Amino acid sequence: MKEINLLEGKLVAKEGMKVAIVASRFNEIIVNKLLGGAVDGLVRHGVQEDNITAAWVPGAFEIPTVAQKLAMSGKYDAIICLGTVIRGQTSHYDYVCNEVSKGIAQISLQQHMPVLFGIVTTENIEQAIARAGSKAGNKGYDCALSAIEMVNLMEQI
Ligand SMILES: Nc1c(NC[C@H](O)[C@H](O)[C@H](O)CO)[nH]c(=O)[nH]c1=O
Ligand SMILES: CC(=O)[C@@H](O)COP(=O)(O)O
Repeated sequence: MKEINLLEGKLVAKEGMKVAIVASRFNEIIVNKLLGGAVDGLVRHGVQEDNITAAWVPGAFEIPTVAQKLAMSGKYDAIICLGTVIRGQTSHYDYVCNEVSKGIAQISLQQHMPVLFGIVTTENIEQAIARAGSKAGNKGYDCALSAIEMVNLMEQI
């Protein structure tokens, strides 16, 4: 078959890659694990520790506000958003999850840069624990590798 032009990002960070992480304090016991996983993934794939910046916000709903300002600063190659939203007794969960996901996607499209969605949205805390470094992996680590891949890919376009 004719060789096609294939674009894909490698999983080794480009020289000097700068990453900002926005993490929400609500359910901090989980989000701390996501943050640790994200930093671990970035460093183990070549990002220098002093090129990683993290900002804490009160809850997931506040993540897009800070992520947008970080993206607009032009100082970072990628933004990683980390949070944990666990369903309660009311529809609050749905509003928070919907607005946070829409907000993060909007920033990525408007700023033409990778803004990773590392918000764990679960029915209960057991599901969140499983996705923050136990049997279902670590969503923060996953986002770190996706950030590196996306930065490398975007540079090829
Ligand atoms: N219930 C959760 C929240 N709620 C708080 C909102 O994110 C927001 O901080 C508040 O409504 C003020 O604007 N946040 C989470 O991150 N996770 C939750 O489970
Ligand atoms: C996701 C939330 O905001 C949730 O924890 C709030 O709980 P509740 O719906 O019981 O007020």
